[in-house]
Amino acid sequence: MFNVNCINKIANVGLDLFTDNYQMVEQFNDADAVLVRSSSLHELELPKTLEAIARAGAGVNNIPLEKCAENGTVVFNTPGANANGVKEIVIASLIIASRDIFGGVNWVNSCKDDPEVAKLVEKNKAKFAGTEIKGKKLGVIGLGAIGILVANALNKLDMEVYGYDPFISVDAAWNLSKYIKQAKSLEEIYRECDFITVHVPLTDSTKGMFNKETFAMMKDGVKLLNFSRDTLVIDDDIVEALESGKVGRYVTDFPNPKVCGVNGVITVPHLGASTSESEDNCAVMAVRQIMDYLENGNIKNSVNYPNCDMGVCNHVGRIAINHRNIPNMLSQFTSTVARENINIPDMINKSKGKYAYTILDIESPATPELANKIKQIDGVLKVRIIK
Ligand SMILES: NC(=O)c1ccc[n+]([C@@H]2O[C@H](COP(=O)([O-])OP(=O)(O)OC[C@H]3O[C@@H](n4cnc5c(N)ncnc54)[C@H](O)[C@@H]3O)[C@@H](O)[C@H]2O)c1
Ligand SMILES: O=C(O)CC[C@@H](O)C(=O)O
Repeated sequence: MFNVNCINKIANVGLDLFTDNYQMVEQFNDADAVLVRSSSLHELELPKTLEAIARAGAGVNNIPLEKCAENGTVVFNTPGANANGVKEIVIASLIIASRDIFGGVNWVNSCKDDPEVAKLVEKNKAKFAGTEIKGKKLGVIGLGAIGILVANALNKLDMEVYGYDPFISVDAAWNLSKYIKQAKSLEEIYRECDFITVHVPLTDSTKGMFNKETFAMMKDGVKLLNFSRDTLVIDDDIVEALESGKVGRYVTDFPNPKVCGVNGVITVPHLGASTSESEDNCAVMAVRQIMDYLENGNIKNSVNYPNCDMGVCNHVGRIAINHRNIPNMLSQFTSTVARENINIPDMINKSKGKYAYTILDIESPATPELANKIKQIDGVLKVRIIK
């Protein structure tokens, strides 16, 4: 029986996939696997028994990835599962950044008791007029699951789209419309674009990427959309840029006390992925990945361990080992098994950065004694008997 703890609300269509071999538990410390959305796990102690964390979403800055890897806890996310939800809110945001729709709606509501409201509207509507997005230049920074959908969709709405992503994957490049202009640098995006939308993960290198210096390089009145993460933007600098008119509008999915209520800021309560479709997609992908890991030892879409897939075990036993990516690990595993006079008919070993993962299929049932012997090898972080 596996114990699963949900830290945030996870869509039922995903939870319903768990079989009778799983039970939901209230306590994080009792869980073999944890499902989470945006709650921060950085301050939590990780129990050694915690096998997996699945982030039902894309961003993993709320999870201590290295601490988890050291604990032998595999962290998954759900790439692309909520990308369409974000794409659609970005399209809406470009339009609400171009016309004062919110200002107009709020003003009309304030006139609701006036019997002359229809006449008032015609007299005052010019105050809320704006521009169209057609023909304007849009810079898309980060061409992953979301950036690609955004770039292609806005190109179809007749925007001139520039894309920038020095690390673009081959798959992503195949999916990008040929009409998207490839920006060679961020400076090119800043210099050319009327609208900029950012779709990069929050990392040490992207934190604060929108600041005084970068705003200075942008066109006057540029409109910035941030559906990625709050601290990509330096709050004091965006407020100053809005006050000076350098930035015309800032639409952000991440309200905080510094930007809420500031003229020119449109704050959205982290709604990018809050559609039933995105929530369902993320939940299903997260649960399937956890089940495959717990039941078969397979890893798909992990952000701190390598992908590793041996399918369902057709041999008598299977052992899964989380370990450091250092020399001589594999030969120590195989010789430990050989000393027990057990054959290894199949195996896989993959690495990702400082960490590696090995699955050994063996011709005897895996025993706690054998697992303990492997655990003694220097560099081993966790050993699991799958079968
Ligand atoms: N608002 C929301 O509800 C919501 C929903 C989903 C994702 N997000 C955020 O959006 C981010 C992107 O999501 P995704 O699904 O597109 O992820 P993704 O991993 O598919 O794409 C990220 C892209 O950013 C690129 N990149 C990384 N560093 C870069 C840099 N310095 N300059 C340019 N490009 C860079 C990568 O190469 C990759 O192609 C997530 O990390 C998350 O923070 C927010
Ligand atoms: O779970 C959510 O609502 C937000 C998810 C989003 O920020 C993500 O990074 O995928």
